[in-house]
Amino acid sequence: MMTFQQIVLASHNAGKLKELQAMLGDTVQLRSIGEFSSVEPEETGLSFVENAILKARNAARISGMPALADDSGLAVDFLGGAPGIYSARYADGKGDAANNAKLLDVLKDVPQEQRGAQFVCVLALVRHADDPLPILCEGLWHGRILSEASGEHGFGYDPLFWVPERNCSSAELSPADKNQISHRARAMSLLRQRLGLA
Ligand SMILES: O=c1nc[nH]c2c1ncn2[C@H]1C[C@H](O)[C@@H](COP(=O)(O)OP(=O)(O)OP(=O)(O)O)O1
Ligand SMILES: [Mg+2]
Repeated sequence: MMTFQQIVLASHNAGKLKELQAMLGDTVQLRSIGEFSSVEPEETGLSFVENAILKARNAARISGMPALADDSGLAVDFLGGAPGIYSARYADGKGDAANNAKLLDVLKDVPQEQRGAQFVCVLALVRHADDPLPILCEGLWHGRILSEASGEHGFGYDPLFWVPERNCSSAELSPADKNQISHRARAMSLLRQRLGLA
C-alpha cells in the first residue's frame, strides 16, 4: 500500500482543489502547485489520460513531491464528444462564462432529448516525475445540457448541466451533494480504494 501525507495537486483550478480535498478528508493534505509555480503546462495530449499524466509529471518535477492531476471536461453527445479535452479552451481561453455562452449558442436549436452529455474526470497520481506506473482513475457523470444557466454553486459548466437523479442543475446542488455523485467523486472513490484509504 502507498501512503502519502502530502500530495501536490497539479491544478490551478481552485474549484477542483476544494472538491478533491473535501473528498480526500484530512488524512492526506493537498498542496496547490500554485505554491511552487504560476506557469501552467501546455495540455498537448489527445486524451484526458495523456493530459492528466502530463500535468502530474510536470507538478512532481517542479515540487519534488508526489503529484495528483485532474483532467476533466464535458463531452456532449450531439457534438460527438466535444468540447471534451478542450472544455477549458472552448471559447479560446476567455473563461467559464464565455465557454458556457458558446455552448448554449451552439446547442440553441437542439431539442431536449438530443442534449445528453457526460462530465469526465481522469485522476493521475505519480510518485515522482518519471514514475513508470501512474495510478489512473476515471469517473463519468451522465446528464443533459440545459437551455439556460441555473444555480450559483460549483464552477465551469455546472450551471448548464442538468442532473437527472436530483432534478436540478449541478450548480444547484450543495457542494457536499455534488461531491457524493459527480464524475470527480467517482474517480476519487476509485483512487481512495487504490490507496487503501477507502
Ligand atoms: O465538476 C465540474 N463542473 C463544471 N465544470 C467542470 C467540472 N469539471 C471539469 N469542468 C470543466 C471546467 C473546464 O472547462 C474543464 C476542465 O479543464 P481542465 O484542463 O481539466 O482544468 P483547468 O484548466 O480548469 O485546470 P487545470 O488544468 O490546471 O487542472 O472542464
Ligand atoms: Mg487545464
